[in-house]
Amino acid sequence: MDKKTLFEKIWEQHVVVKEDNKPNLLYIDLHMVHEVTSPQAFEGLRLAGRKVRRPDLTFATMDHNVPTVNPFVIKDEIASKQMNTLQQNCEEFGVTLADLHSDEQGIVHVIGPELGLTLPGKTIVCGDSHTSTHGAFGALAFGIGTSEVEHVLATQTLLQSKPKTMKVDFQGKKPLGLTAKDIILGLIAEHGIDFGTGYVIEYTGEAVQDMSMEERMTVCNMSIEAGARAGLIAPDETTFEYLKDRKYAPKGQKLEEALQEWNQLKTDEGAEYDHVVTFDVSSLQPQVTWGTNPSMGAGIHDYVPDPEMMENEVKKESAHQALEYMGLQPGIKITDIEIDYVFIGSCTNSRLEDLREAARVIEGHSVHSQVTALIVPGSKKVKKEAEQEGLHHVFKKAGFEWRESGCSMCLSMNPDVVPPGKRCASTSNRNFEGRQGRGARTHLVSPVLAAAAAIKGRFCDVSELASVGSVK
Ligand SMILES: CC(C)[C@H](C(=O)O)[C@@H](O)C(=O)O
Ligand code: SF4
Repeated sequence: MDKKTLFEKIWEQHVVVKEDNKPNLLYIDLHMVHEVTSPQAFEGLRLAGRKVRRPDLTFATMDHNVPTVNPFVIKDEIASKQMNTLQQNCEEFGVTLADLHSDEQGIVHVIGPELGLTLPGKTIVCGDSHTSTHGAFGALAFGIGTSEVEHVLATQTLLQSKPKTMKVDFQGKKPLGLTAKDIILGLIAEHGIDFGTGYVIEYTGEAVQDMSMEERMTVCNMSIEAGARAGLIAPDETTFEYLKDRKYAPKGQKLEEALQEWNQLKTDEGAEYDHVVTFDVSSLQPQVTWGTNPSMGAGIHDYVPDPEMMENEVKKESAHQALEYMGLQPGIKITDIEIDYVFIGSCTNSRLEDLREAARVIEGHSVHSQVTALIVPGSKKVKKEAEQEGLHHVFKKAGFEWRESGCSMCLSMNPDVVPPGKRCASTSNRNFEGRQGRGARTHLVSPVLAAAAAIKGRFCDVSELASVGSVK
């Protein structure tokens, strides 16, 4: 029998039409929709007089534009138009929408998993690059453009060229206190922002098996920052346990049947990948980016590098430019970088577990007087659960702002913007020029380091804080 990778199994189960030297036509099991990339797609349907082919496989939410102080007061005209348009489109085309009144509203990549819409073996698309997040469940999930959103709305299928397969094997045991965010940032720092181009990455190794679903989502989320089409992790007991009792996940007899299928969703022993990368996590330090792409990163105990020491002219030039934009001198200690803002949120790190980790660091401390610090839960459900645990008291007492759910300061599409020249420790996934606001300087970190930075007013290892709850 043919040995297959996990990716190949899911792909082959979804091919509807296959012609030589042409993209395959794939069946799509779940289409997530948000307000930014859907208006023209629905408009296209309307103009063509078409319906949404499978409203029951389509689920919409509002996230990018949502103001997080009072979500109902939307001053920006474009934002307000996009949100109203989504509301009207969903009503007209019969698509379920988690709007601002719904308990299910939140960042599209946070709500899919928590509602049990994201399931192993599914093909999942969304007009959003971080759709790769859902790969943590062993689903083949990737971002699509607006014209493709229209195609999926109309046909529930998508034309796709078959990507190549890559295994990223994490070797060694994750050191105590190191987070999934550090692992994915460390991987990208070592291999660059395009080593995944043209591939679907499957993450394997003990470190991945030991991860919670939240941690796996953080890793898969940033696959796109390595250039990959998607990230995948084979489903296992951790996955099944997470999905138990989720609203849309199968239950009873259906679950039994699903489990039989899900248990097959792993790469066969001896199956070959087009490329294999190994990455040792056992001596990795907590990571901080110093530049303007996610690969420009260093360990917390390291220094901002000297561009002149870099191996080629292209790297030298881009590092010079990055340091200029970031207002940093080569050779300074990462722990000497002072910050003005802290943002704990985004589809990379805004789930309950991320907030618990942050709270553990923050408890008993106060936000530094020079720092503005925000905690933005990824969904209403995360917010509610965090409040049931009393985490909001810890945050507020320390001086953090406790906001409503949305994409918030991850990108400057709503009122949460970092002012020009200000420096932000952010748990999000992108740090290019202007990402958090014009002239804003972004340092990507884990929720643990972001929380510690909020307290010290500069980057620091948690061991520098006098008292911190016990680490995992
Ligand atoms: C607005 C949207 C198209 C975009 C994306 O696709 O990723 C956003 O979510 C982002 O993170 O930059
Ligand atoms: S949280 Fe950030 S990365 Fe995620 S979908 Fe929203 S804008 Fe994109």
